[in-house]
Amino acid sequence: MTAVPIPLASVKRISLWRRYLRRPLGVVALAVFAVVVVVAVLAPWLAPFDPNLVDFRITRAIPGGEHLLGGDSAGRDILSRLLHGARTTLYGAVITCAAGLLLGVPAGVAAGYFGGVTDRVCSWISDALQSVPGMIVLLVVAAGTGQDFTVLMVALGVFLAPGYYRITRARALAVRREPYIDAARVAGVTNPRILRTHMMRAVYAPIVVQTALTAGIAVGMQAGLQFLGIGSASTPSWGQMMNDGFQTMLTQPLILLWPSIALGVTIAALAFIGSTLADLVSVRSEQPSRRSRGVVRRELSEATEEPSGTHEHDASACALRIENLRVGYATPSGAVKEVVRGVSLDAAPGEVLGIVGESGSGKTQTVFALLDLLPAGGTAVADSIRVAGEEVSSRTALLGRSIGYVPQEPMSNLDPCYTIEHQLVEPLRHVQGMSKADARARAREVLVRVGLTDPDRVLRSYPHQISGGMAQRVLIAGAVAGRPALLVADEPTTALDVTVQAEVLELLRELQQEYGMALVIVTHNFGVVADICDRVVVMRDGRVVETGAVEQIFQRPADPYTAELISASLDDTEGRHELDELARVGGEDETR
Ligand SMILES: Nc1ncnc2c1ncn2[C@@H]1O[C@H](COP(=O)(O)OP(=O)(O)OP(=O)(O)O)[C@@H](O)[C@H]1O
Repeated sequence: MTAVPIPLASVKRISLWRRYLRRPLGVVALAVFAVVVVVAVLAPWLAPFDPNLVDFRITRAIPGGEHLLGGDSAGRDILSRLLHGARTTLYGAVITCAAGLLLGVPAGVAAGYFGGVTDRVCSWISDALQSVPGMIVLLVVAAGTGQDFTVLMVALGVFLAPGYYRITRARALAVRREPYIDAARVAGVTNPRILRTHMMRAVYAPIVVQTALTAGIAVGMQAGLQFLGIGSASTPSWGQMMNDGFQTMLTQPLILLWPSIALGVTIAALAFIGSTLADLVSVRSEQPSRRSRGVVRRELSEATEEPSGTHEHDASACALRIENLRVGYATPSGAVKEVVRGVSLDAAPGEVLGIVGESGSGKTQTVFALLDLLPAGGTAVADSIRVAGEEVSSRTALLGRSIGYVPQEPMSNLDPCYTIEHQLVEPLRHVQGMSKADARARAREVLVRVGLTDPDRVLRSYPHQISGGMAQRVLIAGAVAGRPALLVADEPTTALDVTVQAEVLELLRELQQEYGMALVIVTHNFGVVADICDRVVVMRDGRVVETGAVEQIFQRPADPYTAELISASLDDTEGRHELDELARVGGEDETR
């Protein structure tokens, strides 16, 4: 099989229904439940006898003849009562779920969206409902309403509403913080409309899952109540039948067996439907199966597309050498989406290699594969990856030793719960095996080296107490503290303001020269390439378009795409030297 790269646009969104049908367990559960529904609907026509017809000749009769499942202790046909019992069971489950939905979902959405008093009041009611012993209240309701089955099922729904409330509130809270909700409000969209459109849409999937699970709980609890004798004696139900069977369990176990099977199978079917739906709508985080990872790996390994990119240096002399790297993800349709398609590159010690390309060209996936940091579902294969001249199968063990990494978002890469000291010292102690005092001294030394003038205060600080620029310096300090042979920086200046960007780039260049490291810097900006890189790899659609020395790429780009990127990057913005020049000229003008 050949791994064919699938353009994003061609990766179809597959409906929930079609994805559901690919789950064998879910399909079996759904088929079983469908049978229960059909039986419930057609019970009056399917049942061979009136479920309440008493014929003493078949009292506790064994299965056979006209009475396929025999007779119960009151002389009624068990099969007919079982079929009509399905009707009662489903009716009760529908009423319960409807009551839970109508109470829990609007309250959950409103609490999550509006917060404040609404949230406090709704949460208080939900907590109160959960702390009340539901079964006792249901018995009281049954006594007070003359055992009206519908009222009882509504009351059960009220007790199950907190399940809906919690799940919708959590989802609404998460969605409420999304920028598109703020954007909608700023655009003048009214709250009711936001609730109806954005919020309801966001909570829809968890509600479907919750309904399947609630229906299972409702069926079980309903049977429990009927088993206790609650409900009209003239309405056949599985719980009632179980009660009857329980009395004669030792002499006629089959009377108990039939309703138990019906109940068990229905509850199991609902549980499996809920569980399958939960997987599909990612209410639970879905981990790629070993099988799908194996399929991706096989497809990537069998890809026939020629590798792209070149090597400049001798393999044993390289700080980094990647040969034919491929990264792929399994898509819901089962096809493999290849996002890095045969990338080859290298960097010598002391060299700065820029990986440049437009958004989505595969730059980050390339370095994530190198760092063993691919997100769940991502699989990488390569003919060879060498770090500091050595072939490596897993790079994780090299992180902090031979490989340092400077990420894109400084703030989100520092743990807000720990001081900077803890976050710098702990890796040095565990990775480099330093004593606490040595690790602290080294951390202090690198903080000074990266330009932080008050290292003791920085060490004592928590991430929120320092600026973004300082946080990036801290991360650079952490990355170089172990004196790695290779420093990988993924868009290290994107999250910083313009003045700090230039300083950080200069710092990286200085450190790279001082420690003799290879620096691989990912950027979409040719200005950054011009500033600090020696060589550049241009990527597009997961492949290397061209590789070359910076001067050569700038002066004679071999590929029109590179020329386009350069002009797009440099057209509207002044380079650092131009900015310096402008500032100098401006200063001179002012002096005059
Ligand atoms: N977790 C993922 N699952 C599936 N595809 C992914 C995943 N992460 C990234 N991709 C895809 O991989 C491709 C390359 O992404 P990558 O992040 O490497 O781009 P990039 O060149 O670094 O762009 P940017 O500068 O915008 O980050 C994109 O098409 C992206 O949609």
